[in-house]
Amino acid sequence: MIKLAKLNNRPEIFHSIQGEGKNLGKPSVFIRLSLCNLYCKWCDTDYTWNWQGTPYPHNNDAIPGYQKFEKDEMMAVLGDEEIAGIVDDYNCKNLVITGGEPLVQQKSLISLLRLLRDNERGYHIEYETNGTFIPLPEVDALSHQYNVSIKLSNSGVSYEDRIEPEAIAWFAASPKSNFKFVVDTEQDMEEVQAIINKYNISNDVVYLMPQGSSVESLRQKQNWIVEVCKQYNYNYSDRMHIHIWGAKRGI
Ligand SMILES: Nc1nc2[nH]cc(C(=O)O)c2c(=O)[nH]1
Ligand code: SF4
Ligand SMILES: [Mg+2]
Repeated sequence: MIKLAKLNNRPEIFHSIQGEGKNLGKPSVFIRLSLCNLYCKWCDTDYTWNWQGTPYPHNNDAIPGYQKFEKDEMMAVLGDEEIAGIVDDYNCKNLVITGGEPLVQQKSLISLLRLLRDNERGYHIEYETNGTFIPLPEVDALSHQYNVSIKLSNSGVSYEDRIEPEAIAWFAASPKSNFKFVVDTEQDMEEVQAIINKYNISNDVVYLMPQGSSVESLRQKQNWIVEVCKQYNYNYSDRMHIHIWGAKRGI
Protein backbone atom coordinates (compact mmCIF):
# COMPACT_ATOMS: atom_id res chain seq x y z
CA MET A 1 0.00 0.00 0.00
CA ILE A 2 1.19 3.48 -0.85
CA LYS A 3 0.39 6.79 0.84
CA LEU A 4 -0.57 9.51 -1.64
CA ALA A 5 -1.46 13.13 -1.11
CA LYS A 6 -5.20 13.71 -1.20
CA LEU A 7 -6.82 16.36 -3.40
CA ASN A 8 -10.60 16.89 -3.44
CA ASN A 9 -10.97 13.61 -1.59
CA ARG A 10 -9.10 11.73 -4.32
CA PRO A 11 -5.48 10.64 -4.60
CA GLU A 12 -3.38 13.39 -6.19
CA ILE A 13 -2.66 11.83 -9.56
CA PHE A 14 -2.94 14.30 -12.42
CA HIS A 15 -2.11 14.82 -16.08
CA SER A 16 -0.11 17.94 -16.93
CA ILE A 17 3.11 18.99 -18.57
CA GLN A 18 6.39 18.66 -16.72
CA GLY A 19 6.82 22.23 -15.52
CA GLU A 20 10.42 21.99 -14.33
CA GLY A 21 13.87 20.78 -15.27
CA LYS A 22 15.17 18.48 -17.95
CA ASN A 23 11.81 17.40 -19.37
CA LEU A 24 10.14 20.80 -19.13
CA GLY A 25 7.12 20.85 -21.42
CA LYS A 26 6.72 17.07 -21.67
CA PRO A 27 3.19 15.75 -21.15
CA SER A 28 3.36 13.72 -17.95
CA VAL A 29 1.21 12.03 -15.35
CA PHE A 30 2.17 13.07 -11.82
CA ILE A 31 1.77 10.77 -8.85
CA ARG A 32 2.11 12.82 -5.68
CA LEU A 33 3.07 10.73 -2.66
CA SER A 34 2.58 11.88 0.89
CA LEU A 35 5.39 12.20 3.52
CA CYS A 36 8.73 13.95 3.46
CA ASN A 37 11.82 13.62 5.65
CA LEU A 38 12.64 17.35 5.30
CA TYR A 39 10.74 20.56 6.20
CA CYS A 40 11.58 23.33 3.72
CA LYS A 41 10.10 26.63 4.84
CA TRP A 42 9.03 27.53 1.27
CA CYS A 43 7.71 24.05 0.39
CA ASP A 44 4.63 24.34 -1.83
CA THR A 45 3.45 20.84 -0.93
CA ASP A 46 3.46 21.32 2.84
CA TYR A 47 0.22 19.30 2.97
CA THR A 48 2.38 16.19 2.48
CA TRP A 49 4.35 16.61 5.73
CA ASN A 50 3.60 19.68 7.87
CA TRP A 51 1.45 17.80 10.38
CA GLN A 52 -0.18 19.23 13.47
CA GLY A 53 2.07 18.94 16.49
CA THR A 54 5.34 19.24 14.55
CA PRO A 55 7.68 22.17 15.31
CA TYR A 56 8.74 23.22 11.79
CA PRO A 57 8.31 26.87 10.84
CA HIS A 58 6.88 27.54 7.37
CA ASN A 59 6.46 30.72 5.31
CA ASN A 60 2.72 30.04 5.31
CA ASP A 61 2.68 30.60 9.10
CA ALA A 62 2.37 34.30 8.19
CA ILE A 63 -0.94 33.69 6.38
CA PRO A 64 -3.83 34.47 8.72
CA GLY A 65 -5.70 31.29 9.56
CA TYR A 66 -2.98 28.93 8.25
CA GLN A 67 -2.91 25.74 10.25
CA LYS A 68 -0.71 22.70 10.07
CA PHE A 69 -2.38 19.71 8.49
CA GLU A 70 -4.22 16.76 9.96
CA LYS A 71 -2.30 13.75 8.69
CA ASP A 72 -5.29 11.45 8.17
CA GLU A 73 -7.21 14.09 6.22
CA MET A 74 -4.38 14.71 3.78
CA MET A 75 -3.51 11.11 2.88
CA ALA A 76 -5.04 8.50 0.60
CA VAL A 77 -3.80 4.93 0.93
CA LEU A 78 -3.98 2.95 -2.32
CA GLY A 79 -2.94 -0.44 -3.65
CA ASP A 80 -0.73 -0.90 -6.70
CA GLU A 81 -3.53 -1.99 -9.05
CA GLU A 82 -5.66 1.00 -8.11
CA ILE A 83 -2.81 3.43 -8.81
CA ALA A 84 -1.85 1.75 -12.09
CA GLY A 85 -5.54 1.77 -13.12
CA ILE A 86 -5.81 5.53 -12.62
CA VAL A 87 -2.55 6.15 -14.49
CA ASP A 88 -3.67 3.90 -17.37
CA ASP A 89 -6.70 6.10 -17.99
CA TYR A 90 -4.46 8.85 -19.32
CA ASN A 91 -2.95 8.56 -22.75
CA CYS A 92 0.54 9.40 -21.49
CA LYS A 93 3.71 7.37 -21.04
CA ASN A 94 5.84 9.74 -18.95
CA LEU A 95 5.29 9.30 -15.21
CA VAL A 96 6.64 11.70 -12.61
CA ILE A 97 6.69 10.28 -9.09
CA THR A 98 6.88 13.20 -6.70
CA GLY A 99 5.79 14.27 -3.24
CA GLY A 100 6.72 15.05 -0.55
CA GLU A 101 9.76 12.86 -0.89
CA PRO A 102 8.81 9.78 -2.91
CA LEU A 103 11.76 7.68 -1.79
CA VAL A 104 10.54 7.73 1.83
CA GLN A 105 8.21 4.95 0.61
CA GLN A 106 10.58 3.33 -1.85
CA LYS A 107 10.24 -0.16 -0.41
CA SER A 108 6.50 -0.06 -1.03
CA LEU A 109 7.07 1.33 -4.53
CA ILE A 110 8.84 -1.78 -5.87
CA SER A 111 5.68 -3.77 -6.61
CA LEU A 112 3.99 -0.74 -8.21
CA LEU A 113 7.03 -0.12 -10.41
CA ARG A 114 6.94 -3.76 -11.54
CA LEU A 115 3.33 -3.29 -12.64
CA LEU A 116 4.05 0.00 -14.39
CA ARG A 117 7.10 -1.38 -16.19
CA ASP A 118 5.17 -4.38 -17.48
CA ASN A 119 5.79 -4.67 -21.25
CA GLU A 120 2.21 -3.78 -22.12
CA ARG A 121 2.44 -0.56 -20.18
CA GLY A 122 6.05 0.46 -20.64
CA TYR A 123 6.02 3.73 -18.74
CA HIS A 124 9.03 6.02 -18.48
CA ILE A 125 9.55 6.70 -14.78
CA GLU A 126 11.15 9.81 -13.36
CA TYR A 127 11.35 11.08 -9.78
CA GLU A 128 11.43 14.43 -8.11
CA THR A 129 13.66 13.66 -5.13
CA ASN A 130 15.54 15.66 -2.50
CA GLY A 131 18.60 13.42 -2.85
CA THR A 132 18.79 12.15 0.74
CA PHE A 133 17.93 8.49 0.05
CA ILE A 134 19.93 6.05 -2.08
CA PRO A 135 17.45 4.21 -4.32
CA LEU A 136 17.20 0.49 -3.53
CA PRO A 137 18.67 -1.70 -6.30
CA GLU A 138 15.15 -2.97 -7.14
CA VAL A 139 13.86 0.59 -7.47
CA ASP A 140 16.81 1.73 -9.54
CA ALA A 141 16.49 -1.21 -11.92
CA LEU A 142 12.90 -0.15 -12.70
CA SER A 143 13.49 3.62 -12.99
CA HIS A 144 14.78 5.90 -15.74
CA GLN A 145 15.47 9.35 -14.36
CA TYR A 146 16.15 11.17 -11.10
CA ASN A 147 15.54 14.90 -10.87
CA VAL A 148 17.63 15.48 -7.76
CA SER A 149 16.95 18.68 -5.86
CA ILE A 150 19.49 18.90 -3.06
CA LYS A 151 18.29 21.50 -0.62
CA LEU A 152 20.34 24.59 0.24
CA SER A 153 20.37 26.64 3.46
CA ASN A 154 17.61 28.86 1.97
CA SER A 155 15.24 25.95 2.75
CA GLY A 156 15.68 26.43 6.50
CA VAL A 157 16.49 22.72 6.85
CA SER A 158 19.57 21.86 8.95
CA TYR A 159 22.72 20.87 7.06
CA GLU A 160 22.75 17.44 8.72
CA ASP A 161 19.21 16.73 7.54
CA ARG A 162 19.45 17.96 3.95
CA ILE A 163 22.98 16.84 3.02
CA GLU A 164 23.51 13.06 2.91
CA PRO A 165 26.98 12.67 1.39
CA GLU A 166 26.59 8.99 0.47
CA ALA A 167 23.29 9.61 -1.28
CA ILE A 168 24.63 12.63 -3.18
CA ALA A 169 27.66 10.61 -4.26
CA TRP A 170 25.37 7.80 -5.45
CA PHE A 171 23.23 10.17 -7.55
CA ALA A 172 26.30 11.96 -8.88
CA ALA A 173 27.59 8.62 -10.18
CA SER A 174 24.29 7.63 -11.81
CA PRO A 175 23.81 8.50 -15.51
CA LYS A 176 20.08 8.80 -14.73
CA SER A 177 20.53 11.90 -12.56
CA ASN A 178 20.19 15.59 -13.17
CA PHE A 179 20.48 18.19 -10.41
CA LYS A 180 17.96 20.96 -9.92
CA PHE A 181 18.88 23.63 -7.39
CA VAL A 182 16.20 25.96 -6.06
CA VAL A 183 17.89 29.34 -5.73
CA ASP A 184 16.74 32.53 -4.06
CA THR A 185 19.69 34.94 -4.18
CA GLU A 186 23.16 35.03 -5.74
CA GLN A 187 24.62 34.07 -2.36
CA ASP A 188 23.11 30.62 -2.88
CA MET A 189 25.58 29.98 -5.72
CA GLU A 190 28.45 29.43 -3.28
CA GLU A 191 26.63 26.44 -1.83
CA VAL A 192 25.64 25.15 -5.27
CA GLN A 193 29.20 25.32 -6.51
CA ALA A 194 30.61 23.68 -3.37
CA ILE A 195 28.27 20.71 -3.94
CA ILE A 196 29.02 20.49 -7.66
CA ASN A 197 32.76 20.54 -7.04
CA LYS A 198 32.78 18.14 -4.13
CA TYR A 199 30.75 15.49 -5.97
CA ASN A 200 32.18 16.09 -9.41
CA ILE A 201 28.83 16.92 -10.97
CA SER A 202 29.08 18.06 -14.58
CA ASN A 203 27.69 21.56 -15.29
CA ASP A 204 25.52 20.34 -18.17
CA VAL A 205 23.33 18.23 -15.85
CA VAL A 206 22.79 21.18 -13.49
CA TYR A 207 19.52 23.17 -13.57
CA LEU A 208 19.04 26.41 -11.65
CA MET A 209 15.44 27.19 -10.82
CA PRO A 210 14.08 30.27 -9.05
CA GLN A 211 12.35 29.74 -5.73
CA GLY A 212 8.78 31.01 -5.83
CA SER A 213 5.16 30.03 -6.17
CA SER A 214 3.97 33.16 -7.97
CA VAL A 215 4.79 34.54 -11.40
CA GLU A 216 6.11 37.77 -9.82
CA SER A 217 8.54 36.00 -7.49
CA LEU A 218 9.87 33.83 -10.34
CA ARG A 219 10.31 36.82 -12.67
CA GLN A 220 12.13 38.81 -9.98
CA LYS A 221 14.93 36.24 -9.92
CA GLN A 222 15.14 35.11 -13.53
CA ASN A 223 17.64 37.69 -14.81
CA TRP A 224 20.52 37.01 -12.45
CA ILE A 225 19.95 33.26 -12.68
CA VAL A 226 20.08 33.28 -16.49
CA GLU A 227 23.36 35.25 -16.38
CA VAL A 228 24.89 32.65 -14.04
CA CYS A 229 23.67 29.87 -16.35
CA LYS A 230 25.35 31.56 -19.32
CA GLN A 231 28.57 32.03 -17.37
CA TYR A 232 28.89 28.41 -16.18
CA ASN A 233 26.90 26.50 -18.80
CA TYR A 234 24.23 25.46 -16.33
CA ASN A 235 20.67 25.06 -17.57
CA TYR A 236 17.93 27.47 -16.59
CA SER A 237 14.66 25.96 -15.44
CA ASP A 238 11.50 27.91 -15.02
CA ARG A 239 8.40 26.66 -13.24
CA MET A 240 6.17 26.62 -16.27
CA HIS A 241 3.05 25.35 -14.50
CA ILE A 242 3.11 28.44 -12.25
CA HIS A 243 3.20 30.72 -15.31
CA ILE A 244 0.30 28.83 -16.88
CA TRP A 245 -1.95 28.09 -13.91
CA GLY A 246 -0.58 29.93 -10.86
CA ALA A 247 -0.17 28.44 -7.39
CA LYS A 248 -2.77 25.70 -7.57
CA ARG A 249 -2.74 22.03 -6.72
CA GLY A 250 -3.08 19.24 -9.25
CA ILE A 251 -1.53 21.14 -12.15
N1 LIG B 1 3.36 20.64 -13.94
C1 LIG B 1 4.09 20.34 -12.88
N2 LIG B 1 5.41 20.08 -13.03
C2 LIG B 1 6.11 19.70 -11.93
N3 LIG B 1 7.42 19.35 -11.87
C3 LIG B 1 7.71 19.01 -10.61
C4 LIG B 1 6.57 19.13 -9.82
C5 LIG B 1 6.52 18.76 -8.39
O1 LIG B 1 5.69 19.27 -7.67
O2 LIG B 1 7.31 17.92 -7.99
C6 LIG B 1 5.53 19.58 -10.65
C7 LIG B 1 4.14 19.90 -10.50
O3 LIG B 1 3.54 19.90 -9.41
N4 LIG B 1 3.47 20.25 -11.65
S1 SF4 C 1 12.15 18.26 0.24
FE1 SF4 C 1 10.57 18.87 -1.22
S2 SF4 C 1 8.63 18.02 -0.40
FE2 SF4 C 1 10.16 17.93 1.24
S3 SF4 C 1 9.81 19.80 2.41
FE3 SF4 C 1 11.43 20.24 0.91
S4 SF4 C 1 10.37 21.08 -0.90
FE4 SF4 C 1 8.82 20.07 0.40
MG1 LIG D 1 5.55 21.33 -7.18
